[in-house]
Amino acid sequence: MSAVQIVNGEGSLDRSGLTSLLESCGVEGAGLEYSLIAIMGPQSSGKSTLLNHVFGTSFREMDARSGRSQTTQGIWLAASPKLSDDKTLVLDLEGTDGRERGEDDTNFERQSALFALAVSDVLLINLWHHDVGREHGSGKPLLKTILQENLKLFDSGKKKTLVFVIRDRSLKTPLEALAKTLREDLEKIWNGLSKPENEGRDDGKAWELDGHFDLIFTSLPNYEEKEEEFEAEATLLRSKFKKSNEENYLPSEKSVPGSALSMSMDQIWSTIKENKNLDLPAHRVMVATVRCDQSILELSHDFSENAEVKALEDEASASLLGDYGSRCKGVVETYLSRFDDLVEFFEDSVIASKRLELTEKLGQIMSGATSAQNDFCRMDALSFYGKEVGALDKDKFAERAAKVKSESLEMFDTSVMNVSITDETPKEVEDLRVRLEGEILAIYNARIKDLKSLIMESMKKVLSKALYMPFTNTFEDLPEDTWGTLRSVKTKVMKEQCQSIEEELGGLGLDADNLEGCREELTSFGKERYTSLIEESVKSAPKILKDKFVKSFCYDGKGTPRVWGPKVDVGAINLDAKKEAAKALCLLTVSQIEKEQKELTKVEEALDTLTSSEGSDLSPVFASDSWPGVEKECVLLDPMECRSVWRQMESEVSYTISQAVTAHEAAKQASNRGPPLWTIIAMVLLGWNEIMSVLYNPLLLIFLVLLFVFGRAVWLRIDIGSELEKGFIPALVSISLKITPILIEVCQQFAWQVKEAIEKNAEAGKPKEKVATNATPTSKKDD
Ligand SMILES: Nc1nc2c(ncn2[C@@H]2O[C@H](COP(=O)(O)OP(=O)(O)OP(=O)(O)O)[C@@H](O)[C@H]2O)c(=O)[nH]1
Repeated sequence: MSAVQIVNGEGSLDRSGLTSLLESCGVEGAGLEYSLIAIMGPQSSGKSTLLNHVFGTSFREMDARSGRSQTTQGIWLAASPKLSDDKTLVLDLEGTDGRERGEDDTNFERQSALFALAVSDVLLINLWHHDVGREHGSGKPLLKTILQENLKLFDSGKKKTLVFVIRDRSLKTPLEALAKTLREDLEKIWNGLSKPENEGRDDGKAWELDGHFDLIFTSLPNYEEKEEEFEAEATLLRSKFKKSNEENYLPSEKSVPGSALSMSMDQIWSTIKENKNLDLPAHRVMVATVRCDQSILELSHDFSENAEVKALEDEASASLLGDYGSRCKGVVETYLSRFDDLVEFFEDSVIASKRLELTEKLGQIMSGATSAQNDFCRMDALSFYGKEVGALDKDKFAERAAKVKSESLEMFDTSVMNVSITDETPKEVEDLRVRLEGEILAIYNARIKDLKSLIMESMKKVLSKALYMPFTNTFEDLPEDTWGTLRSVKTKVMKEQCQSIEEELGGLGLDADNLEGCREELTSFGKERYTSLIEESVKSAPKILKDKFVKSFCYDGKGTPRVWGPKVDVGAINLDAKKEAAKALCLLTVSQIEKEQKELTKVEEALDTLTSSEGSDLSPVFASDSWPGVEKECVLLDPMECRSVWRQMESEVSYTISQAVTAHEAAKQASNRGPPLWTIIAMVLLGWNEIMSVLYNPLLLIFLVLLFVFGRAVWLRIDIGSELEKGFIPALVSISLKITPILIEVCQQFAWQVKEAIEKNAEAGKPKEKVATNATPTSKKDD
């Protein structure tokens, strides 16, 4: 495997050449199981020769026959064929002190030294035996460069292994002496260097050479003269780079995995070229970050294309899946373990944070499906709440609704936990919970509103019913204490209903203000209701007045229908009836439902004037629209309306009055009717013999007298005069219907009176004839 020039003479790094070499030698996929050895030394000091013999590489060596000129330009990298199992990379650097760059151009030398110190596990320093200890040879400037450049590296926490390979060993000077001289030179150079001010000076030992370097010294014989010996010792040196040789294994633990090595070397070289300090810990973090970011990008792209993920997304958007969370977690875990494999050898701190980033990213890819699932959880919980609360009645409603609410929220919490792929509660879920609580509250309020209005409606019905009958009945009867009765009914009913509010609405958990509002609503409804009942009754004032009038006019004090006989005073009865109607009108004129009106005398007086038949007596109040001394809001009928009602009543009862007057006149005429005088004279002259025979026959006389009394009683009972006022045919029909019961009744009465008279006479010892004559006036009196 040939070597690759990764940095050319001009200082440009070939990233692609570097990457392809790492891939071809297997370091790319070796994780941390590889090592990187670099070599520095003066130009033409046999570096390439040494590397080729120790590692089996094929770096170009100088051909001595063409003169000692520069062979290696820039920085070369090769994989060791002899240590292929250990994945060993070898870095051959351009020789120092070369005449090609000139004496003053040490820039590349310093840059390549820093690069070698930064990337290699072991730095070989190739020195001629005769340069050791010399003040003006090529060794000391090289050592100074190495030690000085190492100070530019931030403390990586690891010592750098420096292996000094002393070439062309001389038997005269043992290695120990050379090593001692070299160490002294190194100490001298190290102590002479100015160290960074802020770091590690506390204990005074922090800047000791051994604290920063592991120094190893070795020597080799002259290659040209003792090639076999050189070969043997080169093989021995190789063994120090074999992992199997645990005790003497030199390469230290890597911090950058092979997969990120090309990127790492590229970044380090760029930093060096920009002449910046190399912060290796930060660099490792940066490399790890870049690598993790790459992995996240690749994995998340792959995840979004994954068929299982797509299927899960489709299912999740259709309905709530019981195993969404576990399935989602399963796929995510697979990708996280792939991530772990990809970034296994990078900085743990970076991996931990990037792992979370990947989890979040995968979660974001699933966010649509997860959101849909969370929303299904919300809808399920809400629907449960709506159903349960909808079935609750007023009894302990608030208490039971609170229980249902906590069950619903618990249901939501459990189901979203099953959906979640992380242990933390996402903000989205918190927001959904807040939304759910808001929706639950809205349902609760709506249900409370429904229940409240149902209860209120029912209470209003009860209140309305409780007011209706007492009010309508009282207005029908219109007793003198109408308003007192109505006030006590109103107060009692309203009090009872208002008291039942707490019992009816108590279960809803309403606050005091709300309950007070309901009480006010019910009170206001009650007021409206009894006000409308009063108004409705007042609307039928003409009928009430007519009824009052008719009741007084057509019936006597005992409720018996009046008989308009000849002696009856129709005018007086009419006036009394009107007074009754006027009294009723007075009760309907002013409302006293809230309080008793004391000053109604003027109203009564004014209404009294309506009863007079003379229009001139009418009170002047009827020309105005208000009653004197009465609050306007209490007026049910103003004077004009009263007059109108009165007129209406008068017109409606006028027929009844005229009927009564007609009947009365007819009765009067009937009572005055008698037989003409000539008929009486003719009867006396023509019936003289019959009269005398009757007078001389006492039995016949008694019979005739009794017959007369009986006939008269029947006549009066039938009241033929009144019947005839209806017309001949109706009178005939009416008499035919009444005659039989009247005959029976008169017979019974007659018999009873005869019996009574006999008993009295028996007691008094009087003659029977006198009893019979006494029966006639009694019968007349009854009729
Ligand atoms: N005296 C002596 N000469 C050596 C030794 N090893 C190699 N050489 C010779 O030194 C010359 C330079 O050898 P290289 O291996 O090319 O030296 P280099 O350090 O890689 O040269 P540059 O890459 O140009 O810096 C060659 O002619 C080698 O034969 C050695 O151990 N002793």
